[in-house]
Amino acid sequence: MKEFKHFINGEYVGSASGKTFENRNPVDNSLIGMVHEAGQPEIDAAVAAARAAMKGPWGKMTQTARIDLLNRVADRINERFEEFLEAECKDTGKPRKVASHIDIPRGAANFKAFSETLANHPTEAFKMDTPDGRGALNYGHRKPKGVIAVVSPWNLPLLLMTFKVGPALACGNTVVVKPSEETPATATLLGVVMNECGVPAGVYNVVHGYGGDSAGEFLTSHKGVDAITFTGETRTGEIIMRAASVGLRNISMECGGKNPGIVFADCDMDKAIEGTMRSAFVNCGQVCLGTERVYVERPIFEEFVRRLKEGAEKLKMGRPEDKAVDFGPLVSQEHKEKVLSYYRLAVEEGATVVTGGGVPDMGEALNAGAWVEPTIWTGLADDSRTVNEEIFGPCCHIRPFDTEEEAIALANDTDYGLAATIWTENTTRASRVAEAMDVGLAWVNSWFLRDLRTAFGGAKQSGIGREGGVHGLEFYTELKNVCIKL
Ligand SMILES: NC(=O)c1ccc[n+]([C@@H]2O[C@H](COP(=O)([O-])OP(=O)(O)OC[C@H]3O[C@@H](n4cnc5c(N)ncnc54)[C@H](O)[C@@H]3O)[C@@H](O)[C@H]2O)c1
Ligand SMILES: O=C/C=C/C=C(\O)C(=O)O
Repeated sequence: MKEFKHFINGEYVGSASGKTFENRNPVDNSLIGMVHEAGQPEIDAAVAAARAAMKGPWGKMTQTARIDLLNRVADRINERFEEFLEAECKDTGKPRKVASHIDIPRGAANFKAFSETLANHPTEAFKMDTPDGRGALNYGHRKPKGVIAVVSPWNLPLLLMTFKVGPALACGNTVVVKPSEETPATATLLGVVMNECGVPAGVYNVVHGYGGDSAGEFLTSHKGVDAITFTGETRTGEIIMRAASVGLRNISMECGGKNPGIVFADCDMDKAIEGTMRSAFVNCGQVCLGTERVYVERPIFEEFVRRLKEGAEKLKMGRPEDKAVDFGPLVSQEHKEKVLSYYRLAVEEGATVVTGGGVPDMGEALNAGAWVEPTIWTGLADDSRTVNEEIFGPCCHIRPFDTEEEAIALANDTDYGLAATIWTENTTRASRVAEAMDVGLAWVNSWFLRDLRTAFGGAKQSGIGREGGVHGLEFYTELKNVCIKL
């Protein structure tokens, strides 16, 4: 039986308590292995190792040497591509086609991109006048913050975890990662890569377990943690902020969304359908940036609904290794229950089910898996729960609109503010609408097109702070001003 152990101070260790939990493959509900659940002793050990590593060779390493090391980590992930791919697909059930294009390459790129950005980022400097006429020179000096707790979700496990670990390490910090209990594998495997590349012990640590009253809570409330970066649900973010308030520790929050897509009549329909197909259904709809509310200008409403329905009905479901498959199961039985509860709620709230709405018959071998149908609704009221709450499944509601102002108002009428897509061939309108959106990320005629030099994060209840590019520097470093009297 496969065991997923913690990775602490460069070694794989089990829990002192002997406590473990199951890791199941959502494709067919088969058992992948047992995961060790960290208690306070393992969190103490991981945080102590991370603190000690700041004082060891890692803390003394030049930026150039550190960046060389992280580039090696990126290369080694690519050399072990097949293993990472297999591990990610087993944990999540996602098609290999998806993980081999998105998750694993980005997992590697996250180590390269941030090292490069950091190496080329200038330091601020201000020369000031003084009464004696000689002046003074101020310059900014960035120091690593220390031990960073990284709490990550299950939907893009390696990608989202390394999006934080990459810049954290590039800036010279050490990390303790708490991956989602649903997806422990790739974070664990990354420990092997760290050792192979010669990353000093204690720089990268992984502790497994659940959130409340388990590894997540023990880690985020640990006094030895200097800052916490979190990706996950908004409600969990609130709990972690409370934990972080003790000791006034900094936080970075990437949380949920209920993202709108606005499709204007002057769009390129093929592009809009292709993009919305991906933004609503890729990764079985489990992407924080995904579109769950689509607003379509009335003259093209019927055509858009018909074509998206056709697209959804053509999606090929099946095992990850099947090359023709582009649609996998949800991550877990628990999440399947949540998504199905919204499928039922939508009907209770009066939706017209355009397609889907249930559980597909996948055959005897797969029916125990976490499968649901891609689903499209129309006809729901703007204040219905289905239109306002994040479902995080392969589903969207499509509603017609008549004017640009109406579309903007509808799109912004939400507590969330992560991402929006805008489909139009009129670039003046595109920029006007994009600027009016209350979101952190607005995509025009595209979706999830990522340049790692850009700011990433959400407005309103979708998050606090920005990561990506140089923006993460504010979180991952302590900026000190040095003033030299000349
Ligand atoms: N904005 C973004 O960049 C982004 C990216 C991906 C996912 N998400 C969001 O993530 C959610 C899906 O992921 P999820 O279900 O894993 O989220 P989640 O909030 O349930 O869990 C995320 C992580 O937090 C941990 N956790 C849970 N309770 C905790 C507690 N009390 N203390 C400390 N840690 C705790 C979990 O164990 C897990 O590792 C969706 O809401 C989605 O929108 C956001
Ligand atoms: O599910 C959310 C996807 C987030 C993507 C990123 O954080 C990224 O592309 O850096």
